[in-house]
Amino acid sequence: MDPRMCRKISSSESLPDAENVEFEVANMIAPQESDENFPLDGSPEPRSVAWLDDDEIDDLDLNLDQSNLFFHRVDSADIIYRSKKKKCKMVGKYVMGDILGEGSYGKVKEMLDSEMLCRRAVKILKKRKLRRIPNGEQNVQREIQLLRILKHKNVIELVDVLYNDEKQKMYLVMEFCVGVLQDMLESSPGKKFPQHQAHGYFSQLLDGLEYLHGQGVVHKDIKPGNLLLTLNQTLKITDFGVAEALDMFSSEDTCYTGQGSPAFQPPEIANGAETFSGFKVDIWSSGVTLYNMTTGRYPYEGDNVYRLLEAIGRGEPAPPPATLGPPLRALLIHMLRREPSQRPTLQEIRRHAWVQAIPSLENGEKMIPPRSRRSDELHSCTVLPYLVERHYASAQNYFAERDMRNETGDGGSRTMSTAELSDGESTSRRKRRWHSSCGRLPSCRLT
Ligand SMILES: Nc1ncnc2c1ncn2[C@@H]1O[C@H](COP(=O)(O)OP(=O)(O)OP(=O)(O)O)[C@@H](O)[C@H]1O
Repeated sequence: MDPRMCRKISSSESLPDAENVEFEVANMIAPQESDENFPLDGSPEPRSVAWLDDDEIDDLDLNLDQSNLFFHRVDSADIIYRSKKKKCKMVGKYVMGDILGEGSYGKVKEMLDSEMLCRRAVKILKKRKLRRIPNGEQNVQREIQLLRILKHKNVIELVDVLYNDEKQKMYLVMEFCVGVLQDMLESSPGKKFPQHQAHGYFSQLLDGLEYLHGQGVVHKDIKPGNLLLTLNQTLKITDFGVAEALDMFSSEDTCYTGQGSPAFQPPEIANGAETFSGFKVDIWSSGVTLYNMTTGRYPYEGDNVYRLLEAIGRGEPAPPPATLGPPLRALLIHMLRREPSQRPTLQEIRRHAWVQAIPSLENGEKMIPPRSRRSDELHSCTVLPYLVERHYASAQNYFAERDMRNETGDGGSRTMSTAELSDGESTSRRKRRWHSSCGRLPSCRLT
């Protein structure tokens, strides 16, 4: 299936991928007038190029005018390869790490809370970019409002919200997760999980959904791409951009807008119903998610979004394969009933035979490990190299300089070191202590 069918309809599909274009161009910023690096007087080669790091490129927020761009041809022999220098950046009390992923709203980076020594993920949103996305600002505001009140082990926690008015950026600090179910499925044989593993995730999804519905919240975009996993395999429902909080005083779950991902939309939305039951939308998309996790396929497929929605609207799904076994097949058929009122409630799903009995791991089946986009099986903290650059590099210089001064008999430095070492600690011991504290810092309590 084309991955675009698994993304939200409301995303900036028709807009150019500005973030990527900016990167390409910003590395080759074209001068409008002669400057010393890019003389326009016909002299042959640029003498140096200012390489910008990701954040500097982000901050430029270029409004690209393609007609003004031109490219310098550079001989590959003239290119000097340098490993990118890790520049330590802080946002409030958080130390920034590497990019974990990117959605249509912005980049998500790893962070370390320097007070709690706890790993976090931060979604970086730029006001200007949000304005270009249909309902972008409203969706983010809604997501923040909802996440502020939601507290459940299977719902992503919004830990902090920071603003940088000067850069017009917003930082949504969230719990850190090591992988997305979608990525794990893509890397697994047959793009599916063993039923044993799918059962664990599905049960947690039911727990999270039961909590959300109990709070009067309809998610409307349940799919493997919005289900994250923590290091200890706890599933977290994320991405509340199109979620809806129902009227507290209404006993109904009527919704009016559906903006979820096409492959996970129910027939009533595909057919353009003006009102529909919100809870039954989440039941349907959880059914598609379970179908996808256990078969590697989708109940409805189509060459393009229109064909796909047409097929969903007709309501003749590909029957779940017989290899799934009768209990799971029966559950999927029930959850994917065309008529919303005939779909089971969450309580009925919980009582279903397949949910009640944990399927065992079949012969030859292996559990699929959480997989981050970095393909780092150890899920090591990406903030560490930035901390080393900031603290360890300067400590190295400090000790190297002091040792050199000691060797050359510099009196000033001897006075300083006597004061410094007044606690009787030897230089090498101090060095070792510093070294070990640097190395230990990010692994003290990384949750
Ligand atoms: N809490 C988190 N911990 C770790 N990684 C995360 C976290 N949240 C998001 N990510 C990573 O960042 C990526 C982008 O997430 P984001 O929620 O912005 O967009 P998306 O849901 O993938 O796409 P879209 O917003 O377009 O639907 C995710 O696919 C995931 O790889």
